Amino acid sequence: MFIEKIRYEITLKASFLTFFIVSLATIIRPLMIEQDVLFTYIGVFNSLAMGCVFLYLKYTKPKSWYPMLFTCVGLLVLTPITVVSGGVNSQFTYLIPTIPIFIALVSNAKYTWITALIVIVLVIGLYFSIGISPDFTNEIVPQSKTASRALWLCLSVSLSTMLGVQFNRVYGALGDKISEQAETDLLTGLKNRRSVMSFLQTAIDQAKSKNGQLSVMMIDLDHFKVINDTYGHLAGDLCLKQVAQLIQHSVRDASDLAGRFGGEEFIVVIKDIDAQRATDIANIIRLSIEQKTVSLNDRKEVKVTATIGICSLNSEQLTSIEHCVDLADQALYLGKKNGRNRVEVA
Ligand SMILES: Nc1nc2c(ncn2[C@@H]2O[C@H](COP(=O)(O)OP(=O)(O)OP(=O)(O)O)[C@@H](O)[C@H]2O)c(=O)[nH]1
Repeated sequence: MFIEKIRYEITLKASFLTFFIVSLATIIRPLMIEQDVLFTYIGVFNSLAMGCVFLYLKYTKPKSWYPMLFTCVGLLVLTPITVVSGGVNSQFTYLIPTIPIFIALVSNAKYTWITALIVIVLVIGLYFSIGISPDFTNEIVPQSKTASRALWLCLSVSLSTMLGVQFNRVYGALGDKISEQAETDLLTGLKNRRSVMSFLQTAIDQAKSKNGQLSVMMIDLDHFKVINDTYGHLAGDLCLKQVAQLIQHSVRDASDLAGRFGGEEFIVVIKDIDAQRATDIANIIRLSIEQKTVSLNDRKEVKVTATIGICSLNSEQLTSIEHCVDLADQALYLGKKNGRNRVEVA
């Protein structure tokens, strides 16, 4: 998600810069050198094409195929002007090796290799089309020099592709790490509140569309302040970590989610179960916490208990995440009021 946003921003900026540079070159180049009017027509066409790409990307925000769209238009913009200005001998070929590296920046390794292949086929095509295609620069270049330029062009494209793919690998891994850290609670390693809320929203949408059920548990440690005050905050942290592990082990990895809601409060979202089954699972969690002995570094041992509030709703009762959390919270409050170390259902 995060990395997609960065890729979108890069593509948007690149399309605007290309539009700006191509337009500028179309205006300034005829003032510097005498050239066929066809170059100006192609320049105007290219500017319009890049302007349209920029507006399209800006206003529709397409998701995954925009790098390919950009490549196609990039090639569409470069190819005609390269063909009519001497093929592989054209000065526009200097831009060709930048295409795979750009695709590596905004996309993945697969798209980069595909793009590199297209670009190399294009370079070979440009080499063999010399003599057939129109050359409005009227420069005469010996055959051996043309072949050497085509070879160096293919090598530069390969180099830029390999560097791009390598960069993409490192950049992708970094992006994954940042995304994971942004979703994880640092102390317990469980999902953080923001991540659980987004999971809950998706689970509500799924339950509504499939006519399913959903249970939310709020788990709050009892008299946790006393543990902190008696044994210190580090001991409190150790308790939180160990309780988090117990909670994590009690949920199904693939479909459910346990997270830290904040402080000494945890939240569990369980799909497709009714109130009775949710109560059974909550009691298993509550008993495992009660039976756990947390060993502190100085050989002291701490016992801790938890109160759990549950809300179990069907597709018609599911309205919003706030409503689910609020109901589970009310049940939790009731549990605290009724003596703690117990499970209550809203
Ligand atoms: N060690 C540690 N303590 C925390 C953390 N977050 C919150 N707390 C402590 O959790 C305690 C919560 O206290 P209270 O809200 O009064 O609740 P309680 O003492 O558990 O009492 P009840 O919930 O009513 O059973 C406070 O002492 C907080 O400082 C944390 O990350 N680490």
